[in-house]
Amino acid sequence: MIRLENLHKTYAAPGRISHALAGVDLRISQGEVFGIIGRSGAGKSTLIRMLNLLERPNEGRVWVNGQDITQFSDAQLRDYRRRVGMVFQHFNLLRSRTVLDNVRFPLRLAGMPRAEQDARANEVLALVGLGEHAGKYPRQLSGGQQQRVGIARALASRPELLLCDEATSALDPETTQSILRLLLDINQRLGLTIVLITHGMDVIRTVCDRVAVIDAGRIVEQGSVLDVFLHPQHAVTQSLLSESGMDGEGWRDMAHGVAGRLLRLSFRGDATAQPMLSRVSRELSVDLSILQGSVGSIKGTPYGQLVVSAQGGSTALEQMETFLSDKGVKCEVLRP
Ligand SMILES: Nc1ncnc2c1ncn2[C@@H]1O[C@H](COP(=O)(O)OP(=O)(O)OP(=O)(O)O)[C@@H](O)[C@H]1O
Repeated sequence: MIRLENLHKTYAAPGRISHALAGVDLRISQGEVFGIIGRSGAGKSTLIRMLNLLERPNEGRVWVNGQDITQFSDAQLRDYRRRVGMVFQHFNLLRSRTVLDNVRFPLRLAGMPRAEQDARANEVLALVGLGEHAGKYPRQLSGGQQQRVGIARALASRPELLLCDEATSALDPETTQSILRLLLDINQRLGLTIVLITHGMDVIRTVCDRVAVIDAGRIVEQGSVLDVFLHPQHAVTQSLLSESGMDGEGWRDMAHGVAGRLLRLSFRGDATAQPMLSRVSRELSVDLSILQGSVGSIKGTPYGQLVVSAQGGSTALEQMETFLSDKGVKCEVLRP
């Protein structure tokens, strides 16, 4: 649905030129939740703003449904932007207007008749759980409720694409979770494609299907969230995971004092709930000790990753790896 091709963007600041994007290629499929994560200054905001051309690339193309939107006329671009909703970190609500007026705003700009504006605004307010609050002003609402208004406003014109620019960064953890659940619900119910940028791996883990990691204006890693979380390749991804308590390398400190073959076992889906290690230990007489482990769920799919030391005869160890691989467990030998 969306294809970004060799995007470059430079900004001239006094005394230096900043390469905010240095050759970005990405594909985003219809109906998926796609996350872009990176550190401050990595180029996330610049990148997401390329999707509605709030920023224009110096070089490269932005293909949406087979059309290069960088070549659109002003009228085509206006029409396209109506089909793209955007949600902002600080909500960007009009403080002197009621919730209903805020949500009606894009519909009014689009020239929709008043009665239809009201009906549609009330419909999306009900969708985000704010049906009772239409007559209030933003200051009478909590941060989470204000962001729901921001989401309702973005959805009012029935967009095909929703862009979320750090939509939960200003919210506390509990409110963040409720907004993320709302985004997931919208994605599933409306089949809307969502692209979000964030600093937080937890946000990616909760809602995204696929993720791209950006660093210094370049995509350094991308893939399904499960693959990137379980097998991060790039140092930036590894450190972002480690900072969010998902450090895949903690076993190294313990490895010196432990004998045996060191294996990293990655489980996903049904395999996570099977008592496979106890079977291996019992039936093959392999002694296992766990040096590191994490279990959790990524967008509803359970996963687990364990680093174990396995001690036993070499045939038993080979049989164990074959047994686990047959059951869908990925086995990586960290130390033979
Ligand atoms: N309007 C601008 N003028 C000059 N430099 C800019 C401008 N916008 C962005 N930059 C620079 O481009 C680089 C990427 O910025 P961008 O805002 O896209 O990063 P980011 O990953 O979104 O960061 P943050 O998480 O802090 O918002 C930075 O070095 C930034 O200073």
